[in-house]
This record gives sequence, C-alpha cells and structure tokens, in this order.
Amino acid sequence: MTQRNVPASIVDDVTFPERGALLERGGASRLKMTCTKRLARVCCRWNVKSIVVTSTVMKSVPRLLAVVDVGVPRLVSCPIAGSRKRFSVLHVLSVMTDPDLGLYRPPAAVRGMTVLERDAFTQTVVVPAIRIPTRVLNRIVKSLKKVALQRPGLKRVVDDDTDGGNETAGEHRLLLLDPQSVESAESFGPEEAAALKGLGVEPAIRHYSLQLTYENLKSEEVLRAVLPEGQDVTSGFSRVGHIAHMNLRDHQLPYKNLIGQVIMDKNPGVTCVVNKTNTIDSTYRNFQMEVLAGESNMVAKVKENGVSYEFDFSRVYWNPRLSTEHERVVSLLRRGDVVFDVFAGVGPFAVLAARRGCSVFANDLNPESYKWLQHNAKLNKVESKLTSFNLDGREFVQGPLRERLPDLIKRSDSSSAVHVIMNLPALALDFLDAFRGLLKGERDPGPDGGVLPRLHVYGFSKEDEPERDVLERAELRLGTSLKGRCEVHTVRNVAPNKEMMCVSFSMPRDVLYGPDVVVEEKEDDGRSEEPSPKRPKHAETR
Ligand SMILES: C[S@@+](CC[C@H](N)C(=O)[O-])C[C@H]1O[C@@H](n2cnc3c(N)ncnc32)[C@H](O)[C@@H]1O
Repeated sequence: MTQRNVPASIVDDVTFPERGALLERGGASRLKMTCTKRLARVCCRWNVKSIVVTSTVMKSVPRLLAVVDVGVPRLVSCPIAGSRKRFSVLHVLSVMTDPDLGLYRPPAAVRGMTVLERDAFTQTVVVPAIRIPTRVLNRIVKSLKKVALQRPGLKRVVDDDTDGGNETAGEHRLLLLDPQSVESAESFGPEEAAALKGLGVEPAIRHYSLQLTYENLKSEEVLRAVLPEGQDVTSGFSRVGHIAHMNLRDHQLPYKNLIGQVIMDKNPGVTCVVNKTNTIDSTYRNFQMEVLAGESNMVAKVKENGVSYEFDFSRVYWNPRLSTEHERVVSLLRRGDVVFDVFAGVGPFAVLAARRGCSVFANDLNPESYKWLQHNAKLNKVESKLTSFNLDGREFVQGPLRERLPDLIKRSDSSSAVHVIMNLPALALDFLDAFRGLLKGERDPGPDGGVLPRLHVYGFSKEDEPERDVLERAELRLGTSLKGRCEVHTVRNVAPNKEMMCVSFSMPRDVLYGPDVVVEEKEDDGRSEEPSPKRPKHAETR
C-alpha cells in the first residue's frame, strides 16, 4: 500500500457534501465522521484505504487531525490530534491507495464524447478464473465470493470452452475472479485455500477473455472515461420520485445531456434527470431546473414516513433529506394536539401530524405549495383534520393563529397541547416578533389556566457555536431570555460550516400577553444570510 497526495480528481470527488459529511460531532478528543454511501463509493473506486483529515478552521496552514480507516458506509470514529470542539472545514489531504484499477477503464476513444454511444464502451479484457467441477460449484462459489468478479450485469460463472469435445465436457465451469484480489494460486486466503483443498479443487489460475460492455460499467466509471482527465466526475443526485436532481459544476456542463442519460440508464426508476440552474434563493425555496434527459414531467410522487405526497417539483420546495426531522417533530405530538404549520410547503409535517390524529392549520405563501398541500390532504384522507391557508407567515400568525389561540390555551392541559412549526430556516427566527403582544388585551389565564403553545423554529447558522447563535437570535426577536427553557437540536449539516438548527420552547407568557413592540431592524450582520424581512407592522395587521 502506498501513500500519495490525492490527485485533484479524488479531492474533488470528496468535496461537499462529503466534506460536510466528514464533519465531526465529537467531543474534545474524538472525531466522528459519517462515511456516506457516496464517499464509500469514491473510496471503493479508488481503492482508498484510509483518509488523512485536516482542518483549516483558523484559515492557517491545514492541521492534521486524524487518519481514518475507510470501511463500509457507516459511522467511523477515531482519536483526533488537538482538542478543538468544532471544526469548520475538513479537507481530505492524502489517501492510502492500492495500485491502479486499470481493468475497469473503458476504451480511451470515448474520452470527450458528448452524445452517448453505448457501443463505444465495449472492450475485451483478460481476467483470472478458476476451473471448478460442477458437482462442487455452489460450495466453491460461496467460499470464494469475496474474490469473485463483481460487475453489474455480468455472469461470473461461465462455461469452460476448453471442456468441449472430450467425454468430460460440461463437467466443469469457470468462476471469474477479481484481478484486484487474485493474481496467482498464492493469492487465495487461508479459508479460501482450505475450501478448495477440502473439495479437491486445483487452485491453478487460468486466463479468460471477457467482453465488458457499457452495461457492465458503473455510472462513475463511464463518466470518468468521458470527461477530461483529472476533472471531478461527481454524479451524485437527490432522488425525488422518478426525478434525479443534480447540481452540475461548470466544467461538467458540456457533458450535461450525456451525464443525464447515464444517470437514467444506471438507476432503475429514474425517468427524468434535471440540473439545478440557480441557487435556492427564491422566496418559495424552489429551484429553477433544466431537464437533461428523459421525460419533462415534473409532477413527482413520493412516500415519506409512510405518507404519500404529490407535487410539481419545479414549483415547490421538497427536500428528501428532511424526512427524519419531519418524523422527529411529529413524534413529539400527541393525538388531539393542535398544530399550526406556518411554512408548510406541500405538507410533510402537516399531513403526517393530521394522520397521527392532530388538528392541523397549515399555511404557505406559495400558491402552488398551497394547491399541492390541499391535494396531499385529500390524497391521504385527512381533509377533515387539516385546514389550509395561503398567507404570508406573519399574517397567518397574526390572523388565523391569533384568532384561535385564546380558546386553545384555555382548553389545553397536560394531555393536549398547541404546537407551532416554523420551517423556513433562512428567515423563520426573524418572524418570531410576530408573537410579541399577540394576545395583548386578552385575559391572561395565568399558569393554571392552560398550557402555552410550544414552538419549533428553524434557523441556519454559520457561527462556531450554532446552538448559541440561533438561541440568541430567537431571544432578540422575542425580547426575552429563553435560557433554561428551550431545547436546541442540530438537524443537519447543509454545507461545510453551515448547520440547520431547530429551537424548541414554550412561548413565554410575557411575550404573548406583553406589549406589541416593533423590533428595530439590526444592521444586517449576514448571520441569517437572507435579505432582511419586512419590518413587522403589528398594530396594522392585527
Ligand atoms: C423550507 S420550506 C419548508 C417546507 C416544509 N415545511 C418542509 O419541511 O419541507 C419553506 C416554505 O415556506 C414558504 N414560504 C416562504 N416565505 C414564506 C412566507 N413569507 N410566508 C409563508 N410561507 C413562506 C415556501 O414557499 C416554502 O414552501
């Protein structure tokens, strides 16, 4: 095994979101990394055995943190050098690799191809094989499965052509072996050698000429062969029903249609591949996208947490990476609770909560989300439990929510509660001042007169201490301290050094029944990364 600096292509492969995935959540002296499936695939393709991880958090010379052994996709952890609690950016600096994977390189002539010609990938390669009597074939194949050739769509047990003509014809077959694992009879491990010996099979290695076609190549192998050498061939995508959603880099754009076609070929069920053409900065949080391959039908059907959803993916927000968070929050609710979902999208919190027996009031400003929200309520037969609105979040809080809240607080007790979900991470914390003085003028029933609503508010943070950051921003907007009376949960790492957080707390009594204060806009310090929201106008809108 040799250590070498990572070729640019590997470093690029292991970029965001893998660098994000390499993000630690460890204590002072341990680094934890999630080895994502994609990272595992990259490591597998390059036969990466371990990764040297460094931090550039101080914008100084990268500091060695750890050498991590790469295994199957799973959480790996190892001791780290130093004692920083948090690291912003992790770089894969160098890798330990085994020798080249030459066999799987498709013909050089495909380099630069922009229109997919599948036949051009066909080539003949020579692989090792072992001759096995048919009577023990199954047992040997089982014992040698770790060293047998594994390629998509390829048979690894083939007829032995040298068998033809004599009286033993058909009594033997050939098992094709992985040339990376087996070079000679000495390459077998002790268990494999013992199995061969026990069943009376000669460990002699033969050579077999094998035709490899486009069908036998993985998508990364095809793209690595086509795109200019040394360039990143990242072919990761999010799957939303039949749609594969990619985020290609500039250098990949000349090959975009070919990339789309390859993704469609290699992923059963994908019938449409789209590329994101803007960043997600629109009000409605949807992407502009271009169809790269396949049908242009954007109406996706997905299942999340056992619930079916349908929506036009090009016109609404949908993120398959939030399913755990949707389930987490809804698992905090009980049958009979009342839920206000201020930024509901097409309903992944709202419909799930209604299905679990809550009464739901769900709102979204995007008319298209509102339409699909209603559709999804019907689709899941919860129309009677879910009332939908098409309002700005602030108007929803100060209108439908405010109208219902006094009665709901009176009715609530230890067995039924009111929850408010606010998932618009770029802006939701800034909407919290809509609750200041929301029930001013109403009789405060006091601590024994009902339970106050519990809020679950999302925010992005790029700060070194994201928990503290989102908490402070919530407190600023509410005009009161939440210390000791809130929980902050890390939802996911959305980019290197950018976390999505959820702050949960019971709305303080002094905020709801206190004066309605107009919050002065602070000079934008960039922490929310969004344009400042509209200045709150409590007096006018209530
Ligand atoms: C991040 S998405 C969350 C959707 C859904 N709750 C989920 O978890 O997938 C935020 C939603 O807020 C909506 N939105 C954006 N600005 C809004 C506003 N001012 N008032 C109400 N909804 C808004 C968007 O249309 C989008 O559907």
